[in-house]
Amino acid sequence: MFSLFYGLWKYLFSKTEFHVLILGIDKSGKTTLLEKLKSLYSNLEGLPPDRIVPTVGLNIGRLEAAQAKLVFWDLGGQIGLRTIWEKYYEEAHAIIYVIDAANPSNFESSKSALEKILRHEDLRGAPLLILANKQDLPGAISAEELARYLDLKELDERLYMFEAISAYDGMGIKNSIEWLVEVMERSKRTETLRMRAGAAGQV
Ligand SMILES: Nc1nc2c(ncn2[C@@H]2O[C@H](COP(=O)(O)OP(=O)(O)OP(=O)(O)O)[C@@H](O)[C@H]2O)c(=O)[nH]1
Ligand SMILES: [Mg+2]
Repeated sequence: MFSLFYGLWKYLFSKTEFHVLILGIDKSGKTTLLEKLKSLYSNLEGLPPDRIVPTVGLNIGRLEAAQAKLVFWDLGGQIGLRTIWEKYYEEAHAIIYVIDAANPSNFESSKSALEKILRHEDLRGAPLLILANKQDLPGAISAEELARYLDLKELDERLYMFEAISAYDGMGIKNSIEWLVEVMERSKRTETLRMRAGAAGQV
């Protein structure tokens, strides 16, 4: 009996740990963003950009931000590595999709990789934060221009936001994370994942 009440108590009052998947094609700036998040939200000094190499495996960042526990999963974006992305979909509370806003020659492949993500059943209802990264570079397009360019059709029922950021100087990042935490806290998907974890005794 006690364990039943304890399980219920934990289910109701424990802080959810949100899993946030950082996706985007190679060189869009995912790992640089993750390292910037570490310096913004912890007392860890994130790796400086010149020490960051293309990702082949998985980088993990555990942080507390906007009064929430967040686990970021940063995966490699090279074309041959994108098949790994979907292994993480089921457990993700939300997606951050990073685009190099200063490199128009990559927009088309960024768009098609994102459309594929949006069509995937395992990500149904996952909130989506689309970041127009590298705003510190001249010629970077704004979040509004990027939204117009991408012209996404599959966003109907999804909570989403476009934001202009720079993973170098930190512009726009805190704003984006605050929005993400707020929508994850009220998304139906979070409720579904929480119930599933509760049923498996992992709350
Ligand atoms: N100017 C500028 N360069 C950036 C920014 N973010 C990342 N970069 C640069 O873009 C390049 C790619 O950055 P990464 O963080 O390795 O990109 P990634 O998306 O993790 O790449 P993969 O791991 O291969 O998928 C590096 O040279 C970074 O220094 C930014 O905000 N501004
Ligand atoms: Mg990387």
